[in-house]
Amino acid sequence: MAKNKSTGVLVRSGAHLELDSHPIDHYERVDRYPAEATEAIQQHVREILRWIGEDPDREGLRRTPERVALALQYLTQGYHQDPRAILEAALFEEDYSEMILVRDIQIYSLCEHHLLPFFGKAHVAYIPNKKIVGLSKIPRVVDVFARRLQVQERLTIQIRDALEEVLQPLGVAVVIEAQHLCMMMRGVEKQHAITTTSAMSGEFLKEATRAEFMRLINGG
Ligand SMILES: Nc1nc2c(ncn2[C@@H]2O[C@H](COP(=O)(O)OP(=O)(O)OP(=O)(O)O)[C@@H](O)[C@H]2O)c(=O)[nH]1
Ligand SMILES: [Zn+2]
Repeated sequence: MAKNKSTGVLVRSGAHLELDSHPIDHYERVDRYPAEATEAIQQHVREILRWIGEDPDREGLRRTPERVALALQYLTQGYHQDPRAILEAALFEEDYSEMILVRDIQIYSLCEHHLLPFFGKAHVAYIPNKKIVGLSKIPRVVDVFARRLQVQERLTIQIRDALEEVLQPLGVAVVIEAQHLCMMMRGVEKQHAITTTSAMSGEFLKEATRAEFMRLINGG
C-alpha cells in the first residue's frame, strides 16, 4: 500500500493475476471505488454479456464482470480527484519567466459517445508569473481529466483552465493529438486519422509565443 500524497488516494499495486483462487489486484485500486458501485456495474456487465449472446457463467467469463467493473472504475477515477489540490500541493515561488513545456505526455481517455478509448499525446506549456509548479503535477492533472468520459476538445480546455486558475501564469498552452478507436474499429474505420486540439491563453495568444511553442512541440 502506498499513500498518494497529492490526491489523498490510496493505491495498491499488486503484481499478479491468479484466476479464481485470489482476488484480482493487478489493477491499481483506489480507495474511492465504492463497493456498491462495483457490485452494480458487475451485475450490468453480466446482463450485457448475456445480451451479446455470451454465457457469463462459462469459465473464461466468470470473473469478467468484476474485472470490467474495476477497470471502468479505474479508467474513470478522475471524477474523484481534485486537479486543483494536486497543483496546489507543489507550488513554488520563482522568478523564472520563460516558457516551461512538458511534451509527449501519454494520454488514455474514453470518448463519451461510445465509451471507446482515445489515446495519444498531450503537450502542456506555461509561462509563470512568479509561481512554478512541480513538473510531475502537470501529467497528473492531465490524467485526472483524461480518466473521465470526455471529448477531446473539453479535455484540452479543462487542462488549460486548471493551470490557469491555480498558477495564474502569463499564459498556458495545451495541444492534444489523439486517435479515437470509435473512428478506427467502427464507424468510418479510418486507421490513420489523428485529431489535434489546442487551447491557449495569455501570451500564447500572441503569434510569436505560439509559434515558439509549436516549434518546440514539433521537436524544433
Ligand atoms: N468533437 C468530438 N467528437 C467526437 C469525439 N469522440 C468521438 N466523437 C464523435 O462523436 C460523434 C457522435 O456522432 P453520432 O452520429 O451521434 O454517433 P454515431 O452514429 O456512432 O457516429 P459515427 O461514429 O459517425 O458512426 C461521432 O462523429 C464521433 O466521431 C471527440 O473527442 N470530439
Ligand atoms: Zn466515440
